[in-house]
Amino acid sequence: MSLRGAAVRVGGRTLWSGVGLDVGAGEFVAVLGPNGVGKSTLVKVVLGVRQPAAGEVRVLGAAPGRAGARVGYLPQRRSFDASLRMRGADIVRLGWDGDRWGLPLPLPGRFRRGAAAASARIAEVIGLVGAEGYADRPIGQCSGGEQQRLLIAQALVRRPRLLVLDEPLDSLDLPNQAAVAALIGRICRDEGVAVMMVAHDVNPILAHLDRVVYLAEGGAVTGRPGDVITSATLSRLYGTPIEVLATSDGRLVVVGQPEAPARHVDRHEDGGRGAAVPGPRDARANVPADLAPFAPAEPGPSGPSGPSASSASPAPPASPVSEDVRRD
Ligand SMILES: Nc1ncnc2c1ncn2[C@@H]1O[C@H](COP(=O)(O)OP(=O)(O)OP(=O)(O)O)[C@@H](O)[C@H]1O
Repeated sequence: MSLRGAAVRVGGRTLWSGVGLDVGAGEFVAVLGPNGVGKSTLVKVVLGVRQPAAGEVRVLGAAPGRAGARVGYLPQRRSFDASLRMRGADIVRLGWDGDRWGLPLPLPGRFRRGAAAASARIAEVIGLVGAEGYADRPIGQCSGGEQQRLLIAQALVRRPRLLVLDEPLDSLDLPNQAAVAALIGRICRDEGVAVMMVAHDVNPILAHLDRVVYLAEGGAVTGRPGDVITSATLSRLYGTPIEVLATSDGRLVVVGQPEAPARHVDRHEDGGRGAAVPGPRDARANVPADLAPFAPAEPGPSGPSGPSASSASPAPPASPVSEDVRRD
């Protein structure tokens, strides 16, 4: 994947510009920055659902949106309703054939072989993410970390060469963040999959990263984490004094990073509506309309609090302490 001088405009304003980035096979890149800066919009540009206002974007040798199943996508987190009866393995299967409609028919010979290949691949990715122990359990009864592993398996099932993950660690506890980060790092290295991950906290993935893209209103900095996440670089990017502190256990704490711009409105709102639990055929009902083609497995809202409560909340008041610090 490559971006050259890319810029994006939303609602008449430029979110970011001058973004240059290369992600090769087996490389792991994080997209960082405060709420509302345009991280998910960068994902949309890479998926081809939003056009850049300037610059060039290429994904797997073609314009964004042309790579089909060679791009795996995990949307921003939505948990499953506890009463949802679909098994974890069924959720993974939606990544294989969730975009097809109609009742399954009795299959003649050569199609049966295709079905056997699908089942074998589904079992393989379930093994890859270590979900064998709970893949037959209803997804609503799996823990947040287990659900996330199954969703990663779903995104991997069609053997993508690029995996795009929007805050996959959000709302997981620290041990699960570390475990899922390690899993993604392993998939990236062992399977040679390029990974672009949006993250609020770089620490769980720091050890696995090749590069980071730090977005700010108007601009961006790309480079190795040690070069970008520094007081000097981030202060320059945000035009305000920012301090990056390293704790004794190797974590980075960013102090003074600007918070959400006041005009940030949540664009995931559309995805959170609807009280009924749709069946597999309605799996995309709760995904923002513009990302629906990439997200076959969203079989239900998350209950009373709705999907991704943090992103649905109003922006917190400006604070001198970064998201990373407050979460801990
Ligand atoms: N379709 C749209 N129309 C108008 N504004 C939009 C649209 N989509 C996104 N925005 C705005 O663009 C900005 C960037 O949104 P985006 O979701 O990319 O930010 P983000 O960095 O991913 O935020 P968060 O960390 O909260 O998930 C926000 O201010 C958002 O309200």
